[in-house]
Amino acid sequence: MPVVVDESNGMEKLVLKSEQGAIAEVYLHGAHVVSWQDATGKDLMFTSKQAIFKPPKAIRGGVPVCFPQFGQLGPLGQHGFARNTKFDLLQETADSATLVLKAVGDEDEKYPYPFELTVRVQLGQQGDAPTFTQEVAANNTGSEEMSFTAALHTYFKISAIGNVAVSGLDGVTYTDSLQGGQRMQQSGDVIFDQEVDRIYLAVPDSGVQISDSGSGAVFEVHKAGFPDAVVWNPWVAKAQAMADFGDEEYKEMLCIEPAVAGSGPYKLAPGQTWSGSQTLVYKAA
Ligand SMILES: O=P(O)(O)OC[C@H]1O[C@H](O)[C@H](O)[C@@H](O)[C@@H]1O
Repeated sequence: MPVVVDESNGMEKLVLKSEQGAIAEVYLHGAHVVSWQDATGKDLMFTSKQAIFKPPKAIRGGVPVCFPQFGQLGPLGQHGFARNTKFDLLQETADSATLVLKAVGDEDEKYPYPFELTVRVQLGQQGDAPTFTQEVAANNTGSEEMSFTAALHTYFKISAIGNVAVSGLDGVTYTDSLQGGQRMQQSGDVIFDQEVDRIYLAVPDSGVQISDSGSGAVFEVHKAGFPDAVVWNPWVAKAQAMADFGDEEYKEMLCIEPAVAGSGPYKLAPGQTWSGSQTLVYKAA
């Protein structure tokens, strides 16, 4: 399907549709996926009702691509500049799209390294379950070594924050961003009864899942290339502090973000490419 202009905000996007009827919307700005819906039209990703669709601002929800920096792990602005930059469309089919950011090195004075960042989104199906796959590849097109951290900052839509548990992280070491990066060890499932902002280190590529007892649904998170996974819910005070996020919206979302974070930064020699991916599987009740 061709690039269309979203009439509500004037921004260019692609609407992907799987054979089974699942839909994803991908903006050229940031190669930012803003929605993923199953064939019944149910939202599987969260995007804030107060999201601001005005470049260069990043969109609050979906999957911001954090590159070449995750969070504050470096000198750049929060989460790097890819999410604030328009990508070009390389290729598309009905159910997939590939976008590229060809950075020349003058995008941010703190990151004078040319690179190409490719983001591919593919809708699929596993039995009855819709799947969402996102692959990123970063190629160092310059003549100096570059280092980076990164994340696919995925916002999941859930029935209610008190209904969800994240399994598959039992025993995994994490750094707690709310405790100055203190190292801790996860015991059992992650549940949410306060703000959570953690970088889980060396997370297994499969086995992490969100179980939602309100809907009976399960999201499986599979990843490759990204060693870490960030888990985030802003809770009350941070929700109130964010202009592009409703005060109550922390109740209907959580983020699990495959990342090169605490295990990074990664270094790329001239000409070298790194790639990472995530596949999300939505199993309805
Ligand atoms: O508000 P943003 O820049 O989009 O960041 C939103 C959140 O992203 C990540 O999950 C970080 O770990 C959090 O510390 C941060 O608050």
